Amino acid sequence: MSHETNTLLIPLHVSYIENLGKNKNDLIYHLTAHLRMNAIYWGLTALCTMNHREALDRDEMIDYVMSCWDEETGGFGAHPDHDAHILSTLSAIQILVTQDAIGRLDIDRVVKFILSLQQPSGVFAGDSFGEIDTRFSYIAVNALSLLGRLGDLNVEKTVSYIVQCRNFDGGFGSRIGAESHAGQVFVCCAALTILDRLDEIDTPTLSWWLAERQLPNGGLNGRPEKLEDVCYSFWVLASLSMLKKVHYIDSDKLISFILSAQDPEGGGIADRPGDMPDVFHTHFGMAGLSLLGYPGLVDIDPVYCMPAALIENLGLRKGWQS
Ligand SMILES: COc1ccc(S(=O)(=O)N2Cc3cc(C#N)ccc3N(Cc3cncn3C)C[C@H]2Cc2ccccc2)cc1
Ligand SMILES: [Zn+2]
Repeated sequence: MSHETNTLLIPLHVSYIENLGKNKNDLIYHLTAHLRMNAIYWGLTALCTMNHREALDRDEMIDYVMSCWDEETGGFGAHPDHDAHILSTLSAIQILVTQDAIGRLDIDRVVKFILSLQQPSGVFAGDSFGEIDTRFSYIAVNALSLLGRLGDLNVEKTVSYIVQCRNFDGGFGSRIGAESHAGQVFVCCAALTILDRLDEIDTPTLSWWLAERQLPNGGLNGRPEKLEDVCYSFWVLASLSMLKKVHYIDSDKLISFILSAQDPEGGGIADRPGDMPDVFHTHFGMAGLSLLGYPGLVDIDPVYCMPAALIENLGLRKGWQS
């Protein structure tokens, strides 16, 4: 049965996420093993945004997360016996915090793993193979902050690398000299926000660059001349929210764009209308709608991309967040 896509089809999206982990025999399930931990965080957070956290079994989820802990390094892999990576370590922490199960963690060992990835330049690597990216700096700051261990971080070194990535357009790239991209703008703004260093940002120039991401069809792209994509709704909106400039874009047109990317048959949200939905775009589309104040959705914190009430309870929402 197909539905109109001018409203959010919440029951359909809840069942889409519930069914994700069920069909274990098809190929896609095994091809995405390297994403499993992230996908659980994306699915769980999308359900929380729709106020249906109970749709996935809590104990089974916590047991899976802990089965991916790598005793040797102290980090989490995306799948049991996979190498620890900072991306899956943050997702694991976010899942445990969301499920109020942070007590299952050996916090000292996890903190040691995260800090071991900081490079002499100040940037973080994703794992022991050494790929660096400002995304990993944000992930380290976010994770340490959720664990209440920001005091263990060399803040000056972390901030100095991010500031060296600032471009003439006010945006940020994945490393020094890389071009500005909405995903990297988000991670650098969010890291600087958590570290209370928003003064390092050229707000007028960056706010203009972010507003320029909106296209005539209402969708947002990640860089000039690129196509609109639902996931940029969150990266751009969350950045504008931290800079207190959400009014720079047309919210109604963006809401319509995200709603038009829903799959009215099987549920889920795609990167743009007519494409295959996936859990990544379902999560970031839902989070974008939450930031836009879509009725009936739970507030998502723009910095941590987790339920705002949860971040508030951890004392991590500073006064400057609306
Ligand atoms: C479908 O080809 C891909 C390509 C890459 C990846 S990925 O490297 O693992 N990854 C996560 C991701 C997950 C899904 C889902 N389910 C879908 C896409 C997608 N992308 C790709 C994408 C999204 N918008 C446009 N593009 C091209 C982002 C990427 C990087 C990323 C990882 C974690 C957090 C944020 C961003 C996965 C699938
Ligand atoms: Zn996308």
